[in-house]
Amino acid sequence: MEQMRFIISSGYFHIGSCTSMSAGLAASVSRGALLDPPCPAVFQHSIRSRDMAHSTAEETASLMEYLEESADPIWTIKQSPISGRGLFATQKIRNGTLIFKNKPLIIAARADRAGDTYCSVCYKISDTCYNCEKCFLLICSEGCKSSSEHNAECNFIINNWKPKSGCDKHSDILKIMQIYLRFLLLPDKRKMLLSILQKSTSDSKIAELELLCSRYEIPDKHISFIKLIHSIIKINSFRIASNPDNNKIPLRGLYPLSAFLNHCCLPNTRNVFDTDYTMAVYATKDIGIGEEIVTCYTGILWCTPARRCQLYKTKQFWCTCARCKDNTEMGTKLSALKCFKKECVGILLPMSPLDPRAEWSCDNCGSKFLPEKVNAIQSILGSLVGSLDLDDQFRLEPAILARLANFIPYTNHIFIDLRLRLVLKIGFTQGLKLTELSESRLALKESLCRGTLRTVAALGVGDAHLRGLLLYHLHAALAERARRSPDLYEELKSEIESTIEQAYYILQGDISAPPDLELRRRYLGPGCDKPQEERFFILDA
Ligand SMILES: C[S@@+](CC[C@H](N)C(=O)[O-])C[C@H]1O[C@@H](n2cnc3c(N)ncnc32)[C@H](O)[C@@H]1O
Repeated sequence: MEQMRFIISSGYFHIGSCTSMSAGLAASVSRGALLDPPCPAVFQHSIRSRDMAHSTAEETASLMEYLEESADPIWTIKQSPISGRGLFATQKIRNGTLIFKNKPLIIAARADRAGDTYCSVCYKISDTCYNCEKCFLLICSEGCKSSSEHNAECNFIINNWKPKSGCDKHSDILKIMQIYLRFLLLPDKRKMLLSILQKSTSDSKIAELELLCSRYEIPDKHISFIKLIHSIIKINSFRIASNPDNNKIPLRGLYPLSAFLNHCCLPNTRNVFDTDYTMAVYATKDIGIGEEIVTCYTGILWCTPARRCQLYKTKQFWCTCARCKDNTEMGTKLSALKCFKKECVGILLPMSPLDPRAEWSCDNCGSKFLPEKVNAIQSILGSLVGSLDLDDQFRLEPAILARLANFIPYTNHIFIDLRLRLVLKIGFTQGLKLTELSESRLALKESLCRGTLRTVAALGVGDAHLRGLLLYHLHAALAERARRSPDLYEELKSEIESTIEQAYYILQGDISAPPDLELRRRYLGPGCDKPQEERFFILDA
């Protein structure tokens, strides 16, 4: 499900406002969740939960037919103690096992990117895209224009949606509505699948529909169908991983089986997206027979107030999982602030993390502070860090970091975010490639990877996607060190091999996996019998 953090300006969590994620936190997102309108001020569960038993046999059969599942799936859908229906293991599932795959029913640009200039067929971002002269959707080439996908959408628009006089046909509205257009074009057999999915009962206005209706004559039956789709994608669509190198607009998709995955802040699965946008769900730890199979709709490294508020805003529920209940977040102290009392060396943690109105108290002097004050400080600091330009990361004045450290301990998610952003940048930015790094920068990359891996391990989220990414970066730093100093090779060899092997095992097959993952594993992973110099040719290349 698409998502964003509930954050003030570019910063962090505050109930009531949202912005896009920083690169670091984005990397920690378990690809899911929705970009949605601000939450109402009331705390209430407003989602209708449906039991699978309420689905007709025909609907259930259409899901099984869609999945092309083998006779004996290792999951079943049933009533969940978490909420509504969920997916459950029908047998013991070992870490790393593929639990299921499903193709998207529909894909389209993420709501927050639908206004960008990209081809409505191949999703390539390009300023040279032009409007189809018949329907005015954007396309990048004659090939895309003559594709069957474009023809179907173009014909639908010109035959059904008549522009009102004075309508600006070049506006973004058709791009924004493309996701609905695609649902409208689904064959009836596929539309049937929609009836088994949970719908949001929130009846907030659909701004894009109002805009569409102000520009085009839209038949009533399309308006009601669009409203239904809106209530479904809000709850059920997933953020699809993207490859930053392929210059395509980030996408979201509706996956009929993944839509039954409930959320837990300590998930036992990771999502892997293939180049054809098939979503595969793998176990990230052993799952017992009868245990619920869960995913995380937010970033794994977000702190509890941020995750809970985001879930409330986008999915209309307050999470009450074990991590949310534990004010130390499994000992990671991701939410902790330094005590506001001068000279006190304690840290502030929420007294009752499930209650956003509860006070925070110091573990040293016992002072109590209102959550508003804590949130305001986290927001300001988050904004500050979010606005730092990491292209120039080594000029991150120590003064800024020192000032930050006056308010937040190094365990705080703001520091973790910064670490993650640096890990992803150092060695992988133009002018700062691995081979160009100074010894100290290489050492910094290695220590940032190790520190963040420790946080991920403490959370107990197993072989999450983020762990794979961090292992890949740790491997890259270690391998670069060994390339520079061949004498160190024997000492580093086993870790160089094990990190790339584990990273490969976690990231393989994912559209966002680093392009040299496979090559590194072949030459620098275990079992390569080539001499040392040859193994490192891959790094010289
Ligand atoms: C993608 S659906 C998950 C399947 C859903 N339970 C069903 O019966 O179809 C997402 C919705 O499930 C519910 N949900 C998922 N995880 C939850 C959790 N941890 N606590 C409360 N509700 C949850 C929320 O209503 C959420 O909007």
